[in-house]
Amino acid sequence: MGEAMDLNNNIHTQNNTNMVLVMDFGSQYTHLITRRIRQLAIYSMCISGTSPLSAIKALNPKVIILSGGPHSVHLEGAPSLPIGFWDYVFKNGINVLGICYGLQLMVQNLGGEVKPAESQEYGRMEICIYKGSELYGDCDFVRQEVWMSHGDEVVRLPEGFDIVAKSLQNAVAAIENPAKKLYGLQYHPEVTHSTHGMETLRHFLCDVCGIAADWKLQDVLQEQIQTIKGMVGLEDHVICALSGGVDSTVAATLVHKAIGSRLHCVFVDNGLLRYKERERVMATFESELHLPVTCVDAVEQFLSKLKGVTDPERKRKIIGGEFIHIFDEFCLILEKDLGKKPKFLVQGTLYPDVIESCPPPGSGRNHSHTIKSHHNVGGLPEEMKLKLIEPLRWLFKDEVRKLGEILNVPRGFLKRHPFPGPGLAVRILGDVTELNALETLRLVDEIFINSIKDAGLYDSIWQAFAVFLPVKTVGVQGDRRTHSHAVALRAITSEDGMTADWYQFEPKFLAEVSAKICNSVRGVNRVVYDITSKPPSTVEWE
Ligand SMILES: Nc1ncnc2c1ncn2[C@@H]1O[C@H](COP(=O)(O)OP(=O)(O)OP(=O)(O)O)[C@@H](O)[C@H]1O
Ligand SMILES: O=c1[nH]c(=O)c2[nH+]cn([C@@H]3O[C@H](COP(=O)(O)O)[C@@H](O)[C@H]3O)c2[nH]1
Ligand SMILES: NC(=O)CC[C@H](N)C(=O)O
Ligand SMILES: [Mg+2]
Repeated sequence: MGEAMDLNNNIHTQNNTNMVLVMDFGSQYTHLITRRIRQLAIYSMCISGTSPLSAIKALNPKVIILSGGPHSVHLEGAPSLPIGFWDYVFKNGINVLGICYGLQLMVQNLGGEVKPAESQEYGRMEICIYKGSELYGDCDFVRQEVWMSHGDEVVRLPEGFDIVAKSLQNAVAAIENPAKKLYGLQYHPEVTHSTHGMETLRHFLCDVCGIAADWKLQDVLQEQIQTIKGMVGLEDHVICALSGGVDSTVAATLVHKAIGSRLHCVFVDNGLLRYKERERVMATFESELHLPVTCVDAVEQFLSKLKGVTDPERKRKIIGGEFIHIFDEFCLILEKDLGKKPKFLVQGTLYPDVIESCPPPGSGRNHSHTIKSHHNVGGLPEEMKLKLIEPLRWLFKDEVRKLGEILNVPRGFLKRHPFPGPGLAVRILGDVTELNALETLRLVDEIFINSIKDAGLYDSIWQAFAVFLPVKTVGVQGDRRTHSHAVALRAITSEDGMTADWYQFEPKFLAEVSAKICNSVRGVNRVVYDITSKPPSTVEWE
């Protein structure tokens, strides 16, 4: 994988003349910028802020947005734009909007000055906008509530720039140089706490930059089918890692449209699946999806590698590596039948998987922290024989669900709660192979999910599951003292898995589930409910 591969896989083509390119300097909100722009029906994608100029030119953007980031432009080692960036921008009349770090970088690059602020601005702030600016147009809201997150501030503007908004603390909040098509916001218009943020982005992109808001998800479908046809030779075969989850089901259906019977799907039973999942998934694939799928039993292979491993990142890397081994072995088997080894692997990787994982080159996340290595991205081994096809790599879950509807993927698949590839391994804290942990967790999880379904709540919850804790607590059951395991239940609401809130069940529901679990699952005498949002927690416990 590398820059070239990523660019092949993006959902944009050169003829998308309305492209908004977000250059990422490591802000936790960068993904939200692209997301908000797409919500405005404008196509946007993101690459690393320090990508070479050739990568930017290849994408031919009409607008470039420079994201925020944790660094300070006045300190050594702060990430910067590639050489020749500003010449390229001016020569091609590209509009540039800097957000937070992006604004500060623009100011510093063009001859202004940025310094540590005397009083920093974090969280909800009020700004006052000046009438008559291009950036805000005829906006009626002179005072706006915005979300700030900065410790540096602009103390001197480059030539040709004007201040067009200030915070109530008198710090620069927005600047512009319309003659050069340069604009900057010190706050984050992309977060919902900036009450007029979407309006400002829409006005900037449509009215100031003249972009037509006509991008549709349908475009992704056609573009991806063309891209895949271009990548895969007429005689080439492709395998698809199919989990039965939303993402790989949509990815497989899309690739099947492009290359038909040269696609071979493989479902891996890694021993980390939920109660009766293998049987259920294989049955629905056959009856509803009509895609040929081979099931590989790799239970022993995975569990023996995971024995005694307790570190979450180690578990993820082992699982990522083992998946690839299985796929390589599957290719060898196919080679015997086809006379030819498959060259490509389709995965249902989504944008959030990329954002949170160890950043691969060109992913646009070179300046952020690794939160956890999703098995299908950061958990992949460095040397891979198969080339990746990831048609959903730049999409969020809700966009994938919509794409699935366009592709007529049965509703049952699209409505499923996400289930991570490392499965129960990241829901059993500590050693996965510890006596009965997997079996216990399967039973607890099944009771919880069935209760949610029976209560008619499944579709209002984004994801729900149980966690096995390596903690024993004292209980009293049938007048006897017990010293058994505690389990945790988690249910969340979310739009895209990037941020989440815990789901507020009625106490009666929780009481009933808790009783059912303790009464029917041996070895469990305590149930706790997770009431943490993301952030500060993540969805999974590991
Ligand atoms: N058991 C499995 N067998 C084969 N491939 C798998 C398996 N589990 C995960 N994968 C691969 O890893 C990718 C990422 O997993 P992930 O759980 O994010 O997506 P998904 O399972 O397709 O969808 P969902 O998020 O709804 O669970 C999948 O799209 C699929 O390509
Ligand atoms: O396929 C996957 N491989 C992984 O390694 C992985 N880790 C987390 N997840 C899923 O991603 C979403 C966000 O989860 P976190 O807040 O725990 O990162 C949630 O939906 C998680 O279930 C994964 N999916
Ligand atoms: N959120 C940001 O982009 C912050 C930029 C810079 N690190 C500052 O503190 O001012
Ligand atoms: Mg899954």
